[in-house]
Amino acid sequence: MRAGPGSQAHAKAAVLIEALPWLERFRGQTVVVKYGGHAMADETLRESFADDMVFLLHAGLKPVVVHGGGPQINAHLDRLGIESSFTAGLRVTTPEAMQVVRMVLVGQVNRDVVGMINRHGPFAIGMSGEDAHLFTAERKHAEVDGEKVDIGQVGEIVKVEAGAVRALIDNGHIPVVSSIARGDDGEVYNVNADTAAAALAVALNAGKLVVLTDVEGLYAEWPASGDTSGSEVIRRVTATELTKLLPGLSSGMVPKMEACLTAVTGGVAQAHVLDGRVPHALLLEIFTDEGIGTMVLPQEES
Ligand SMILES: Nc1ncnc2c1ncn2[C@@H]1O[C@H](COP(=O)(O)OP(=O)(O)O)[C@@H](O)[C@H]1O
Ligand SMILES: CC(=O)N[C@@H](CCC(=O)OP(=O)(O)O)C(=O)O
Repeated sequence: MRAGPGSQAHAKAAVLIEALPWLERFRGQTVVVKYGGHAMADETLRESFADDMVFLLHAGLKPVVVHGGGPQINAHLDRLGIESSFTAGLRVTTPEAMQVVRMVLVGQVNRDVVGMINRHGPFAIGMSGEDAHLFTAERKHAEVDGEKVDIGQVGEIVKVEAGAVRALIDNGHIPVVSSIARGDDGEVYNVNADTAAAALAVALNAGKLVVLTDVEGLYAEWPASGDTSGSEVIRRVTATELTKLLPGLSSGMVPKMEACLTAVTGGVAQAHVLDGRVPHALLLEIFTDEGIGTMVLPQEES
């Protein structure tokens, strides 16, 4: 038998009604979304990300964006002929590189994300983590083989003053935050965007932290070749299990999984790593029964 228009309408209604318990559960809750530089690669995906943020707002959730922009910073450094390297997943940030990081994140990527969202209306307001003392950081050192290594103006967030972000949320806005911090020492610091998103999620007492990246989630085995065909995505993991897994993880996933752990141990009910290459990944995760990607929970749900 051929599926007629009636069955199509039925399927659409089924999708909408499947969202009801999730709308009831998350209405009024803050959702902090880390939007990674790799997830921004494609124009259509950027549009669908912006659609999702506005959808969440209209559905009664309180979305907040913390964005990265690693690939965009790399491109600009290359154009200027400034060398840049990573140690333990963090950019070694010289004063010269810091100027570029701040310019690209605050002046370019932040503006692009705000502009995309605001095609729908006057919703997004951009800010740097320096604004209103949102993020205060201290100089961070990397650890390589048990030794402390200087990585320049990289910051570790020691204080979050989220009042300005809360005021924007209460006003019905979508705050869009760059991962730059100020220091009490007068310095400006480069903070990994996953880490910044987790710190903000904890400070806002968010219901969810969602990290959008360019892989399906956390693979149980990450092959050096990058061929993931034989590897399974870990669907759910508790804070205790993740603590055991962390030492065995490799570079890109380390700050992401540490961020998820910080979030759930800091009171956020769930943290997720999702594939930002899937259109509307956020809506699929929040409003469907299956969910997607990797979910981190404080403890096993009863
Ligand atoms: N176990 C793992 N599972 C999935 N991805 C992994 C794993 N280990 C390392 N990775 C790498 O981490 C990358 C994501 O981190 P990153 O490149 O910093 O992304 P983003 O720009 O989204 O922050 C993936 O593209 C993948 O290459
Ligand atoms: C200290 C440090 O490494 N900062 C990052 C900040 C941007 C970022 O985290 O961007 P993604 O989320 O796209 O990777 C950097 O300079 O690349």
